[in-house]
Amino acid sequence: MQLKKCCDDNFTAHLRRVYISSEFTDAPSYFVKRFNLFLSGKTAGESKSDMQTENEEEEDASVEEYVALTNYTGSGSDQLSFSSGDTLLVHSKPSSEWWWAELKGDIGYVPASYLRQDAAAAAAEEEEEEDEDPWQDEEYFGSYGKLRLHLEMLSDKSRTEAYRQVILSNSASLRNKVVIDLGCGTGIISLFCAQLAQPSEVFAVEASSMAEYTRQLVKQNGCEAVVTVLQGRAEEIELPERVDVLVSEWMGNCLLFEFMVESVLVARDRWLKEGGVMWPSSATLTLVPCQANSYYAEKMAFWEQPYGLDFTPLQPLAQQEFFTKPKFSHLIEPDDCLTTPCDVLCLDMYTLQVKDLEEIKGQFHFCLEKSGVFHGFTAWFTVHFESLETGGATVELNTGPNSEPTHWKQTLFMLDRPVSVFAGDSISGNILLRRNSVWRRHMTVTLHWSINSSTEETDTTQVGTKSFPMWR
Ligand SMILES: C[S@@+](CC[C@H](N)C(=O)[O-])C[C@H]1O[C@@H](n2cnc3c(N)ncnc32)[C@H](O)[C@@H]1O
Repeated sequence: MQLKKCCDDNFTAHLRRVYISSEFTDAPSYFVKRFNLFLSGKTAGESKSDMQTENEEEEDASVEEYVALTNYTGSGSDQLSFSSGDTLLVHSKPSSEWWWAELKGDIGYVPASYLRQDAAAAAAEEEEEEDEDPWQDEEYFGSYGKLRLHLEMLSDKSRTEAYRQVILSNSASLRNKVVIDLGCGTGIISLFCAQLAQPSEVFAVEASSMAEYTRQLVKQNGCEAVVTVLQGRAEEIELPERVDVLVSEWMGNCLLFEFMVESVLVARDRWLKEGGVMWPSSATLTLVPCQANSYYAEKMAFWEQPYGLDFTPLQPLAQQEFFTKPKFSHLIEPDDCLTTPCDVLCLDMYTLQVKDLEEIKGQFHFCLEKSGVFHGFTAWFTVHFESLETGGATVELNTGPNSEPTHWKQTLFMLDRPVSVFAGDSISGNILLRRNSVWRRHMTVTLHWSINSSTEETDTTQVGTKSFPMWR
């Protein structure tokens, strides 16, 4: 339970990229003991006699059987390799992605996403999870009921000014239109509409308790004749009429995290008039292979010689602790991009369906423009707001390294091991965003890549794959 709570804390902490704590800080002593075992280099068999503690029975009871969904080749001596169909004994789950497991007497880390519980155990777990809200609305709307996230968003000038610009540059077309501002927060977009254009009505919908203050802000700014604040989940509220424009700021880390976009799509299908306008109108996710020298030095190379001592046995642990999940709030220097970025996903907000969100795939092919160290991939998003004015320009909110930094910054996906690459090499592959089937605001990003060397006489190809949970 402690671990679960810890994950939940991480979830809300990562909303809008605010990082708070490590997953391990709250680990129960059982897991800590298992970590010590790992560090001592003992196998499960050897450890058995050492572990004749008063807790032994309790520990044995917590060992769970899992079946491998697919083959896995462990990297390094601390990871187990296994084949599809193997039954593994999972001793502990120190993080949501890496578990400590046993197979035929060998023990090591295994990636959790490659395993499934046998049917009986899964049913028991499902029953346990049934009571929990897969949307985590209490934590989610709880965070938006406080000022911290709103302060962060409103302080983000690039973001907020982009919405202001959309309203201002379309003010003539917005005249006498009905607008829904979905997830209005403090009401900033609704207030822009009321003050910069002349819509007939703005429905400002907000599920969190912030809505009570938003009503005051609307009044305080003299906009109550136009803006009506409705407190409730967008999926459930009733409006007196359909709307001409649906505007929303729904984007999360790596575009989709939080999956607020689902609420937008549901509201679109319920309330947008035929031919109505969606703002944003489209969204793209962009990827680039990159260097991350200082992050690598800080988290991994550090262990090579701290205070003149060899701490390299800690590097596998560092890899699991720091590189398993993506690094939110990374600010990539344009110079660290190994080549020109590539758009890997493009969502059309008019045609996108809720069911499409379960699995979204994209492809990439990069030809490296410079030599360097390939540490990972950096991702960011851009959204576009179509113009309603004849000949009007599309407004763009770009969260990439060549634009003003936003509060989302960028998301870094570190490889387990850096690879030296050369100008002319190519990196191609695909990206898969798989939504968590239980925890609906979370997803796993899987990257497959192959590096083709241009410098070898015989063509060499290195392939890799890595899954990054965000956050479960
Ligand atoms: C990213 S914030 C944007 C707030 C505001 N529009 C702004 O730009 O500052 C998203 C807001 O949408 C609200 N929200 C998320 N999902 C919602 C839903 N299904 N129904 C109503 N409000 C929702 C959140 O509580 C949060 O205040």
